[in-house]
Amino acid sequence: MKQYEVNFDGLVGPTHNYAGLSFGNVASLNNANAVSNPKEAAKQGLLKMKALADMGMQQGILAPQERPDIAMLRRLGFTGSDATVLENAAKNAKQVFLACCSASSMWTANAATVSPSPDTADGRVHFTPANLTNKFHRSLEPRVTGNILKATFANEKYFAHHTHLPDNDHFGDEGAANHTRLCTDYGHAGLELFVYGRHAFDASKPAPTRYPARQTLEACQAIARLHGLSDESVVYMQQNPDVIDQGVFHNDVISVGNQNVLFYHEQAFLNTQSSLDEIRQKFGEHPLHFIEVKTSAVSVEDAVKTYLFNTQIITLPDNTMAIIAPTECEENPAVHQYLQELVTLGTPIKEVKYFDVKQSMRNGGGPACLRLRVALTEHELDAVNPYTLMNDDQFKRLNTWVDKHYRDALTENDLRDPQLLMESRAALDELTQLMKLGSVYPFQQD
Ligand SMILES: N=C(N)NCCC[C@H](NC(=O)CCC(=O)O)C(=O)O
Repeated sequence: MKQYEVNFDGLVGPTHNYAGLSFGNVASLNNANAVSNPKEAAKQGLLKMKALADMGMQQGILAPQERPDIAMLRRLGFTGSDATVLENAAKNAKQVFLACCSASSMWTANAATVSPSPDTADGRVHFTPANLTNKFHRSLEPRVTGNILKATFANEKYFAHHTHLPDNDHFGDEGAANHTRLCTDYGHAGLELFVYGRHAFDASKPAPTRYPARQTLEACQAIARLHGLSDESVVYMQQNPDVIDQGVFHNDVISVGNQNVLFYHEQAFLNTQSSLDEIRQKFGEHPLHFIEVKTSAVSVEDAVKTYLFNTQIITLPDNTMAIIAPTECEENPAVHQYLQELVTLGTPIKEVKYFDVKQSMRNGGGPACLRLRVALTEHELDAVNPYTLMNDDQFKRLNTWVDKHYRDALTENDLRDPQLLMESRAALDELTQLMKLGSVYPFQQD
């Protein structure tokens, strides 16, 4: 049976903006209050999706969420018409208001953790939406993420959907950004690597001191239990607290894996050698490539600036691997030189393709942040909602939809405009029809 890794990219929402909401994420803080361009952001994302589909990859699309989140503002005590809620929140609780406006659901690497069917006890693909508790603006996402995942993977025979972990910092979970799966082939049982930033119930263990560790060991362990993963198919690794303190807020900013390749910075992990030994032992006798990048070749600072490790490593139909990198990697001499050398090192990675995703990069989201990987067999792929898969027709439809509904400049002040709320709801309502999602948004359920 054929098997695929399908990248489900987040479609950028109509209110994409820069609000400096993510302490510990350097790009987010540096670009606070910059003018965003939602139309360009959505189109950059669609072009990346279409390019991967054109390479012969299976490519999926996950719908964005509704923002401003009026339901949350009401829950926080703002009353009156939607326009009054917006006006009062923007005037009297600006930071809360901005958090409720973030289009951060575009980074679907944080949407959920996914375990493919060969790894799980009941042979189904398991999904747990991330609770994203560490940042208020991201903690608004899991319920609607669950609705969108259920509408995309809507077949209980093949797909199991869990509720997100308890909304508490002890179980802080950032989804697939801290999870990588190694395997010989997508359809064979794999080894799931969970990378955590701290121990929630043991303060004596190492932890960062400057920036927050968003993911806990206990959250990783809960997900492995929920998904029915055996101890032999899981490795828990601690992220190096020093790199979190240098702006590596998710593990996918410092390491990425695909099939039998693990590509990581020398400083990525805390107990690197023992973790790699455990991986080697659990992976078995098959060839495995650990590609370690030394600090002398690329500093952590350059890795964070260029997102060298937030690249997607994909296996092309001819079975070679390519790296999908942001153009920032091409523009940085040390990183560009490293990537030129990498494809000559005799690893499965044979080419690098650069994409302009600058609208997303300015908020700290590279190519890999924009996608959720779902390994599927042929039958499972047939059970996916077909309107969530990228092809020429869907590409055209979605571009036309973006042209019709999106603005090309958005400032903080625009976010309080009731007209923007109406435009966004009209756009999303139409999108749920284009993608045959049903009523996934609170405004459609009232
Ligand atoms: N590494 C991965 N997988 N994802 C990147 C997520 C970026 C996101 N930025 C933001 O939420 C910034 C929003 C703002 O500042 O307006 C975050 O920090 O959670």
